[in-house]
Amino acid sequence: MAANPRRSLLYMPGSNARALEKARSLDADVLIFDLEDAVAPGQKKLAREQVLAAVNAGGYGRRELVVRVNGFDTEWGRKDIEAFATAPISALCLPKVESAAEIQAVVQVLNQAGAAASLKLWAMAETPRGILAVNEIAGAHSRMGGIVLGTSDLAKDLRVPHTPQRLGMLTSLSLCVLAARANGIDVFDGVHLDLDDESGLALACEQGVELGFDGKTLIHPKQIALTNQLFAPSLESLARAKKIQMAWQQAEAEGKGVVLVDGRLVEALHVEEAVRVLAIAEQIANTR
Ligand SMILES: CC(C)(COP(=O)(O)OP(=O)(O)OC[C@H]1O[C@@H](n2cnc3c(N)ncnc32)[C@H](O)[C@@H]1OP(=O)(O)O)[C@@H](O)C(=O)NCCC(=O)NCCSC(=O)C[C@H](O)C(=O)O
Ligand SMILES: [Mg+2]
Repeated sequence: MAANPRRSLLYMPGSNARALEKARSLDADVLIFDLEDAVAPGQKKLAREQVLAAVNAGGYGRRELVVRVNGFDTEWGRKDIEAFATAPISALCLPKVESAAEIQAVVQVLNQAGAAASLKLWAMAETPRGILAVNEIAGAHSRMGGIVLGTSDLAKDLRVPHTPQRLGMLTSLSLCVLAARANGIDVFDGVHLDLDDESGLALACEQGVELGFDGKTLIHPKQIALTNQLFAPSLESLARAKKIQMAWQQAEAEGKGVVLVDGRLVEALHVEEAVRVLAIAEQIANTR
Protein backbone atom coordinates (compact mmCIF):
# COMPACT_ATOMS: atom_id res chain seq x y z
CA MET A 1 0.00 0.00 0.00
CA ALA A 2 1.22 3.55 -0.77
CA ALA A 3 2.48 5.61 2.17
CA ASN A 4 -0.25 8.20 1.57
CA PRO A 5 -3.90 7.89 0.60
CA ARG A 6 -4.56 8.28 -3.14
CA ARG A 7 -8.23 9.27 -3.22
CA SER A 8 -7.98 12.43 -5.33
CA LEU A 9 -5.47 13.01 -8.16
CA LEU A 10 -5.59 16.53 -9.61
CA TYR A 11 -4.28 17.25 -13.10
CA MET A 12 -2.97 20.66 -13.97
CA PRO A 13 -1.42 22.00 -17.16
CA GLY A 14 2.35 22.36 -16.70
CA SER A 15 2.14 25.61 -18.62
CA ASN A 16 -0.20 27.18 -16.04
CA ALA A 17 2.09 28.81 -13.45
CA ARG A 18 -0.85 29.93 -11.30
CA ALA A 19 -2.16 26.34 -11.03
CA LEU A 20 1.30 25.00 -10.08
CA GLU A 21 1.41 27.57 -7.27
CA LYS A 22 -2.21 27.07 -6.19
CA ALA A 23 -1.67 23.30 -5.89
CA ARG A 24 0.61 23.87 -2.88
CA SER A 25 -2.50 24.72 -0.85
CA LEU A 26 -5.02 22.24 -2.27
CA ASP A 27 -6.23 19.13 -0.45
CA ALA A 28 -5.58 16.66 -3.29
CA ASP A 29 -3.66 13.50 -2.35
CA VAL A 30 -1.79 13.43 -5.66
CA LEU A 31 -0.86 16.24 -8.07
CA ILE A 32 -0.38 15.31 -11.72
CA PHE A 33 1.58 17.98 -13.56
CA ASP A 34 0.59 17.58 -17.18
CA LEU A 35 2.99 18.06 -20.07
CA GLU A 36 0.78 16.18 -22.55
CA ASP A 37 -2.72 17.01 -23.78
CA ALA A 38 -3.35 20.10 -21.64
CA VAL A 39 -0.26 21.81 -23.07
CA ALA A 40 -0.19 23.32 -26.56
CA PRO A 41 2.75 22.28 -28.79
CA GLY A 42 4.23 25.79 -28.62
CA GLN A 43 4.34 25.64 -24.80
CA LYS A 44 5.83 22.17 -24.30
CA LYS A 45 9.33 23.39 -23.47
CA LEU A 46 8.08 26.13 -21.14
CA ALA A 47 5.82 23.63 -19.34
CA ARG A 48 8.68 21.16 -18.84
CA GLU A 49 10.94 23.88 -17.39
CA GLN A 50 8.19 25.33 -15.20
CA VAL A 51 7.19 21.96 -13.72
CA LEU A 52 10.82 21.01 -13.10
CA ALA A 53 11.40 24.31 -11.30
CA ALA A 54 8.21 23.86 -9.25
CA VAL A 55 8.96 20.33 -8.03
CA ASN A 56 12.55 21.28 -7.25
CA ALA A 57 11.34 24.32 -5.30
CA GLY A 58 9.03 22.04 -3.27
CA GLY A 59 6.41 23.34 -0.84
CA TYR A 60 3.88 20.63 -1.81
CA GLY A 61 3.89 19.08 1.66
CA ARG A 62 2.32 15.63 1.96
CA ARG A 63 1.01 15.62 -1.62
CA GLU A 64 2.41 12.97 -3.91
CA LEU A 65 3.90 14.45 -7.09
CA VAL A 66 3.51 12.84 -10.52
CA VAL A 67 4.44 14.21 -13.95
CA ARG A 68 2.48 13.16 -17.03
CA VAL A 69 5.03 13.25 -19.84
CA ASN A 70 4.36 13.32 -23.57
CA GLY A 71 4.05 10.04 -25.45
CA PHE A 72 7.32 8.18 -25.99
CA ASP A 73 6.78 8.32 -29.74
CA THR A 74 6.44 12.12 -29.82
CA GLU A 75 9.21 14.66 -30.27
CA TRP A 76 9.00 15.63 -26.57
CA GLY A 77 8.58 12.23 -24.83
CA ARG A 78 12.19 11.12 -24.34
CA LYS A 79 13.36 14.59 -23.25
CA ASP A 80 10.51 14.79 -20.70
CA ILE A 81 11.50 11.43 -19.24
CA GLU A 82 15.18 12.39 -19.04
CA ALA A 83 14.35 15.75 -17.48
CA PHE A 84 12.36 14.16 -14.61
CA ALA A 85 14.38 10.96 -14.13
CA THR A 86 16.10 12.31 -11.02
CA ALA A 87 13.51 14.91 -9.96
CA PRO A 88 11.85 14.72 -6.50
CA ILE A 89 8.62 13.09 -7.72
CA SER A 90 7.12 9.69 -7.04
CA ALA A 91 6.08 8.66 -10.55
CA LEU A 92 6.04 9.45 -14.23
CA CYS A 93 2.64 9.00 -15.86
CA LEU A 94 2.91 7.69 -19.43
CA PRO A 95 0.01 8.48 -21.77
CA LYS A 96 -1.64 6.08 -24.24
CA VAL A 97 0.55 3.07 -23.39
CA GLU A 98 -0.26 0.10 -25.61
CA SER A 99 2.42 -2.52 -24.86
CA ALA A 100 4.80 -3.90 -22.25
CA ALA A 101 7.64 -3.19 -24.70
CA GLU A 102 6.95 0.54 -24.34
CA ILE A 103 7.30 0.31 -20.55
CA GLN A 104 10.57 -1.55 -20.95
CA ALA A 105 11.88 1.09 -23.37
CA VAL A 106 11.05 3.85 -20.87
CA VAL A 107 12.73 1.87 -18.07
CA GLN A 108 15.89 1.72 -20.16
CA VAL A 109 15.89 5.50 -20.58
CA LEU A 110 15.32 5.95 -16.84
CA ASN A 111 18.15 3.60 -15.93
CA GLN A 112 20.52 5.36 -18.32
CA ALA A 113 19.52 8.70 -16.80
CA GLY A 114 20.30 7.43 -13.28
CA ALA A 115 16.76 7.29 -11.92
CA ALA A 116 16.35 5.88 -8.41
CA ALA A 117 14.56 2.51 -8.13
CA SER A 118 11.83 4.30 -6.18
CA LEU A 119 10.70 6.28 -9.24
CA LYS A 120 7.58 4.47 -10.45
CA LEU A 121 5.76 4.40 -13.76
CA TRP A 122 2.01 4.88 -14.02
CA ALA A 123 0.60 3.80 -17.38
CA MET A 124 -2.49 5.42 -18.83
CA ALA A 125 -5.04 2.99 -20.21
CA GLU A 126 -6.95 5.05 -22.75
CA THR A 127 -6.93 3.29 -26.11
CA PRO A 128 -8.59 0.02 -27.16
CA ARG A 129 -5.16 -1.59 -27.72
CA GLY A 130 -3.95 -0.37 -24.34
CA ILE A 131 -7.01 -1.80 -22.59
CA LEU A 132 -6.58 -5.19 -24.29
CA ALA A 133 -2.89 -5.28 -23.25
CA VAL A 134 -3.38 -3.83 -19.76
CA ASN A 135 -2.41 -6.98 -17.85
CA GLU A 136 0.94 -7.32 -19.61
CA ILE A 137 1.52 -3.55 -19.20
CA ALA A 138 0.72 -3.67 -15.47
CA GLY A 139 3.21 -6.52 -15.01
CA ALA A 140 5.84 -5.25 -17.44
CA HIS A 141 8.42 -4.17 -14.83
CA SER A 142 8.91 -3.68 -11.09
CA ARG A 143 8.81 0.10 -11.70
CA MET A 144 5.11 -0.17 -12.57
CA GLY A 145 3.11 1.44 -9.77
CA GLY A 146 -0.25 2.36 -11.22
CA ILE A 147 -2.79 2.27 -14.02
CA VAL A 148 -4.63 5.53 -14.78
CA LEU A 149 -7.81 5.48 -16.84
CA GLY A 150 -8.06 8.06 -19.61
CA THR A 151 -11.79 7.91 -20.14
CA SER A 152 -11.98 10.92 -22.49
CA ASP A 153 -9.64 9.37 -25.04
CA LEU A 154 -11.18 5.96 -24.46
CA ALA A 155 -14.76 7.17 -25.01
CA LYS A 156 -13.66 8.81 -28.25
CA ASP A 157 -11.85 5.71 -29.52
CA LEU A 158 -14.65 3.34 -28.49
CA ARG A 159 -17.24 5.73 -29.95
CA VAL A 160 -19.33 5.60 -26.75
CA PRO A 161 -20.88 8.57 -24.91
CA HIS A 162 -18.96 9.80 -21.85
CA THR A 163 -22.00 9.75 -19.53
CA PRO A 164 -21.80 9.55 -15.70
CA GLN A 165 -23.06 5.92 -15.96
CA ARG A 166 -20.29 5.06 -18.47
CA LEU A 167 -22.10 1.97 -19.72
CA GLY A 168 -19.96 1.63 -22.84
CA MET A 169 -16.75 1.71 -20.82
CA LEU A 170 -17.61 -0.68 -17.99
CA THR A 171 -15.77 -3.67 -19.49
CA SER A 172 -12.63 -1.57 -19.98
CA LEU A 173 -12.81 -0.14 -16.47
CA SER A 174 -13.13 -3.59 -14.91
CA LEU A 175 -10.33 -5.04 -17.04
CA CYS A 176 -8.01 -2.33 -15.69
CA VAL A 177 -9.02 -3.03 -12.08
CA LEU A 178 -8.44 -6.77 -12.66
CA ALA A 179 -4.99 -6.14 -14.18
CA ALA A 180 -3.97 -3.81 -11.35
CA ARG A 181 -5.05 -6.26 -8.66
CA ALA A 182 -3.45 -9.22 -10.45
CA ASN A 183 -0.15 -7.31 -10.44
CA GLY A 184 -0.44 -5.72 -7.00
CA ILE A 185 -0.54 -2.08 -8.13
CA ASP A 186 -3.02 0.80 -7.77
CA VAL A 187 -5.62 1.86 -10.31
CA PHE A 188 -7.21 5.30 -10.72
CA ASP A 189 -10.45 6.26 -12.41
CA GLY A 190 -10.83 8.81 -15.23
CA VAL A 191 -11.96 12.43 -15.06
CA HIS A 192 -15.47 13.90 -14.75
CA LEU A 193 -15.54 16.69 -17.30
CA ASP A 194 -18.60 18.70 -16.24
CA LEU A 195 -17.33 21.04 -13.53
CA ASP A 196 -20.83 22.22 -12.53
CA ASP A 197 -22.31 18.74 -12.20
CA GLU A 198 -21.74 17.82 -8.56
CA SER A 199 -24.37 15.07 -8.50
CA GLY A 200 -22.85 13.50 -11.63
CA LEU A 201 -19.40 13.61 -9.99
CA ALA A 202 -20.84 11.92 -6.88
CA LEU A 203 -22.38 9.17 -9.03
CA ALA A 204 -19.11 8.66 -10.89
CA CYS A 205 -17.17 8.46 -7.59
CA GLU A 206 -19.62 5.96 -6.11
CA GLN A 207 -19.40 3.87 -9.26
CA GLY A 208 -15.59 4.10 -9.19
CA VAL A 209 -15.53 2.85 -5.59
CA GLU A 210 -17.89 -0.04 -6.46
CA LEU A 211 -15.73 -1.01 -9.43
CA GLY A 212 -12.65 -1.17 -7.18
CA PHE A 213 -10.68 1.97 -8.05
CA ASP A 214 -8.28 3.38 -5.44
CA GLY A 215 -8.98 7.00 -6.37
CA LYS A 216 -10.15 9.33 -9.12
CA THR A 217 -8.36 11.76 -11.40
CA LEU A 218 -9.74 15.32 -11.36
CA ILE A 219 -9.45 18.49 -13.41
CA HIS A 220 -10.52 21.26 -11.00
CA PRO A 221 -9.98 22.06 -7.29
CA LYS A 222 -13.73 22.15 -6.69
CA GLN A 223 -13.88 18.37 -7.33
CA ILE A 224 -11.40 17.48 -4.55
CA ALA A 225 -13.50 17.58 -1.36
CA LEU A 226 -16.31 15.34 -2.61
CA THR A 227 -13.86 12.86 -4.13
CA ASN A 228 -11.82 12.68 -0.91
CA GLN A 229 -15.03 12.03 1.00
CA LEU A 230 -16.40 9.34 -1.32
CA PHE A 231 -13.10 7.47 -1.78
CA ALA A 232 -12.49 7.33 1.98
CA PRO A 233 -13.88 4.36 3.95
CA SER A 234 -17.43 5.16 5.10
CA LEU A 235 -18.20 5.46 8.84
CA GLU A 236 -20.22 2.25 8.52
CA SER A 237 -17.36 0.27 6.95
CA LEU A 238 -14.95 1.62 9.56
CA ALA A 239 -17.20 0.60 12.44
CA ARG A 240 -17.55 -2.90 10.97
CA ALA A 241 -13.80 -3.20 10.36
CA LYS A 242 -13.13 -2.34 14.03
CA LYS A 243 -15.71 -4.90 15.20
CA ILE A 244 -14.20 -7.57 12.96
CA GLN A 245 -10.70 -6.88 14.23
CA MET A 246 -11.77 -7.10 17.88
CA ALA A 247 -13.90 -10.22 17.37
CA TRP A 248 -11.03 -11.89 15.51
CA GLN A 249 -8.54 -11.18 18.29
CA GLN A 250 -10.92 -12.85 20.73
CA ALA A 251 -11.54 -15.80 18.36
CA GLU A 252 -7.80 -16.32 17.94
CA ALA A 253 -7.30 -16.31 21.70
CA GLU A 254 -9.97 -19.04 21.88
CA GLY A 255 -8.34 -21.04 19.06
CA LYS A 256 -11.23 -20.50 16.58
CA GLY A 257 -10.79 -19.98 12.80
CA VAL A 258 -14.22 -18.45 12.21
CA VAL A 259 -16.47 -16.08 14.14
CA LEU A 260 -19.85 -14.37 13.70
CA VAL A 261 -20.02 -10.55 13.73
CA ASP A 262 -23.57 -9.15 13.78
CA GLY A 263 -24.80 -12.51 12.49
CA ARG A 264 -22.37 -12.61 9.54
CA LEU A 265 -19.58 -15.10 9.13
CA VAL A 266 -16.06 -13.69 9.43
CA GLU A 267 -12.98 -15.59 8.29
CA ALA A 268 -9.31 -14.60 7.90
CA LEU A 269 -9.98 -13.00 4.49
CA HIS A 270 -12.50 -10.59 6.03
CA VAL A 271 -9.96 -9.67 8.67
CA GLU A 272 -7.40 -8.92 5.96
CA GLU A 273 -9.88 -6.53 4.31
CA ALA A 274 -10.75 -4.95 7.67
CA VAL A 275 -7.05 -4.32 8.34
CA ARG A 276 -6.71 -2.67 4.90
CA VAL A 277 -9.72 -0.40 5.54
CA LEU A 278 -8.37 0.61 8.96
CA ALA A 279 -4.93 1.32 7.49
CA ILE A 280 -6.43 3.66 4.85
CA ALA A 281 -8.43 5.45 7.55
CA GLU A 282 -5.24 5.91 9.56
CA GLN A 283 -3.38 7.27 6.51
CA ILE A 284 -6.20 9.78 5.96
CA ALA A 285 -6.19 10.80 9.63
CA ASN A 286 -2.44 11.41 9.38
CA THR A 287 -2.99 13.92 6.54
CA ARG A 288 -5.11 16.22 8.74
C1 LIG B 1 -10.73 23.73 -16.62
C2 LIG B 1 -9.77 24.85 -16.26
C3 LIG B 1 -9.14 25.41 -17.53
C4 LIG B 1 -10.53 25.97 -15.55
O1 LIG B 1 -9.58 26.90 -15.10
P1 LIG B 1 -9.96 28.32 -14.52
O2 LIG B 1 -10.81 29.06 -15.52
O3 LIG B 1 -8.71 29.00 -14.04
O4 LIG B 1 -10.89 27.92 -13.30
P2 LIG B 1 -11.30 28.77 -12.07
O5 LIG B 1 -11.24 30.21 -12.35
O6 LIG B 1 -12.58 28.20 -11.59
O7 LIG B 1 -10.19 28.39 -11.01
C5 LIG B 1 -10.30 28.75 -9.65
C6 LIG B 1 -8.94 28.70 -9.00
O8 LIG B 1 -8.42 27.37 -9.05
C7 LIG B 1 -7.22 27.32 -9.79
N1 LIG B 1 -7.26 26.11 -10.61
C8 LIG B 1 -8.14 25.80 -11.57
N2 LIG B 1 -7.90 24.57 -12.05
C9 LIG B 1 -6.83 24.12 -11.39
C10 LIG B 1 -6.09 22.91 -11.46
N3 LIG B 1 -6.45 21.93 -12.33
N4 LIG B 1 -5.05 22.76 -10.63
C11 LIG B 1 -4.70 23.73 -9.77
N5 LIG B 1 -5.36 24.92 -9.65
C12 LIG B 1 -6.40 25.09 -10.46
C13 LIG B 1 -7.20 28.58 -10.63
O9 LIG B 1 -5.88 28.95 -10.93
C14 LIG B 1 -7.89 29.56 -9.70
O10 LIG B 1 -6.99 29.94 -8.70
P3 LIG B 1 -7.01 31.42 -8.07
O11 LIG B 1 -6.23 32.25 -9.01
O12 LIG B 1 -6.40 31.32 -6.73
O13 LIG B 1 -8.47 31.83 -7.99
C15 LIG B 1 -8.68 24.31 -15.28
O14 LIG B 1 -9.33 23.84 -14.15
C16 LIG B 1 -7.75 23.28 -15.86
O15 LIG B 1 -6.86 23.61 -16.63
N6 LIG B 1 -7.91 22.02 -15.44
C17 LIG B 1 -7.00 20.94 -15.74
C18 LIG B 1 -7.07 20.53 -17.19
C19 LIG B 1 -6.08 19.44 -17.46
O16 LIG B 1 -5.05 19.33 -16.83
N7 LIG B 1 -6.40 18.57 -18.43
C20 LIG B 1 -5.56 17.46 -18.79
C21 LIG B 1 -5.83 16.27 -17.97
S1 LIG B 1 -7.38 15.52 -18.23
C22 LIG B 1 -7.00 14.29 -19.38
O17 LIG B 1 -6.27 14.56 -20.28
C23 LIG B 1 -7.53 12.95 -19.05
C24 LIG B 1 -7.15 11.78 -19.93
O18 LIG B 1 -5.98 11.89 -20.66
C25 LIG B 1 -8.30 11.30 -20.75
O19 LIG B 1 -8.11 10.97 -21.92
O20 LIG B 1 -9.39 11.17 -20.17
MG1 LIG C 1 -6.02 11.19 -22.59
